[in-house]
Amino acid sequence: MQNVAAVLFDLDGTLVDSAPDLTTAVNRMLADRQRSPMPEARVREWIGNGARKLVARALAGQRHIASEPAETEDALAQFFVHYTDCLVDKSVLYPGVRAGLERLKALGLPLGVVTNKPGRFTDPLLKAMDLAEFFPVVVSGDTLTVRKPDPAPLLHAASALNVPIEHCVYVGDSLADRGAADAAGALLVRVPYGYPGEESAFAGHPQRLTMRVDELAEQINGIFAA
Ligand SMILES: O=C(O)COP(=O)(O)O
Ligand SMILES: [Mg+2]
Repeated sequence: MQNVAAVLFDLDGTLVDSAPDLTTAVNRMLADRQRSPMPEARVREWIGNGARKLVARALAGQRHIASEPAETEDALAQFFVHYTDCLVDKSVLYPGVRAGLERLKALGLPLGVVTNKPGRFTDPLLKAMDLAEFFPVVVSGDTLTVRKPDPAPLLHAASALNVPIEHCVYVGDSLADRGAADAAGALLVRVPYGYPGEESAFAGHPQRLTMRVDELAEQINGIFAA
């Protein structure tokens, strides 16, 4: 039986419920552009593929877009200004996150974050949530030239931690996480909350489901055997 060598985490929708602040920033950007605000429930469906995709989807008013609206670049600059202002107004850790990370750390497991969020937000958010100390490796949406579901960010994190990717557990909430874990060869553990993007995102996938990060910490030693 193989042992877990490291645990990698998605950020938005897995460790931090950031949707309320992302919604505020999206709606301030839309207001700048004389457009109507979007309800948080809609914005939740658009999170998971990075800030640029979020902004493009908000401009289009839908998740599936064939091509990016022409104004995306300008709107993204406005979104960056607003999200910087409201980054940690309402964002909170999901229940069990801190206790779970503490337990995993106590087991001696190296931990990392692999997120599609741009680095200019990832680092201050982790600091503000008092999580930075847990993660010697953080790969953001703009650390490399590609993002999840491309496997490269997960492979990069595993290599930075000096562990084989097949011995890594990746904990995530979305379709992009599923794609990245499968393509990289990491074991996907899914949380049932967060922003899956589409309800069918995990249909038919043999992922492990953990209700909370502190439960995962209890199960981690047997996870490859389960
Ligand atoms: O920026 C996003 O779209 C979401 O980031 P995540 O990869 O941490 O879920
Ligand atoms: Mg996520």
